[in-house]
Amino acid sequence: MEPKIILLLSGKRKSGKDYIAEKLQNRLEDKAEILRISEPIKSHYASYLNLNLEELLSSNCYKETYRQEMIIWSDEVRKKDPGYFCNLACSKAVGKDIWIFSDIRRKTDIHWFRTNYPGKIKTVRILANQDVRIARGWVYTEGVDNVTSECDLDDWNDWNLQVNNNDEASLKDSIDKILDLLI
Ligand SMILES: Nc1ncnc2c1ncn2[C@@H]1O[C@H](COP(=O)(O)OP(=O)(O)OP(=O)(O)O)[C@@H](O)[C@H]1O
Repeated sequence: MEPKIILLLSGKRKSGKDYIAEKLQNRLEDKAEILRISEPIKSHYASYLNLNLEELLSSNCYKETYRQEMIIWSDEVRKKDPGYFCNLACSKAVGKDIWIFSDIRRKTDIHWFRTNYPGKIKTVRILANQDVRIARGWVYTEGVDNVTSECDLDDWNDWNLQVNNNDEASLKDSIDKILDLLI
């Protein structure tokens, strides 16, 4: 079934995209479902490498080796078809009214959603201070933090909303503002 609204969440690593997506889903109950573009990327990359997904994600080398290689591989796939992973991720939906994508990382992703679901897209950029992100476990990593997948939307200025997620108070305010956007 077609969704009524698709919420696209973006933000730097450890800004709290997944955390906020879960809080929103708790508030929206069975009206919403969380989807991730990274899911088909990981599962396809695992099959490309002949690994099962669990092996890929539990591998000790995953962070150091696979993650960077997966970014390069997925960029090659995107060059041929910019909507490839967006399309696959949408096909995983079970049919709730609101789809929450918690990992939007590229302008091409936003364009794809706007083209394929006109009038249904709301975009939100989640902001968190660097010291807060570090406290949540963020460590600057060459090949991850300085490449397109992490930086492409830094200069995007067409958000429906930009919200802060630094502490309890800003989180609460942000959740309320996002819910208002969905009504
Ligand atoms: N407002 C908050 N209060 C307490 N903990 C938080 C808050 N926001 C995020 N966190 C915690 O910070 C960590 C990072 O959050 P999360 O995984 O949601 O970030 P992310 O933006 O999805 O990161 P990545 O891009 O690396 O996947 C998690 O352990 C999460 O529980």
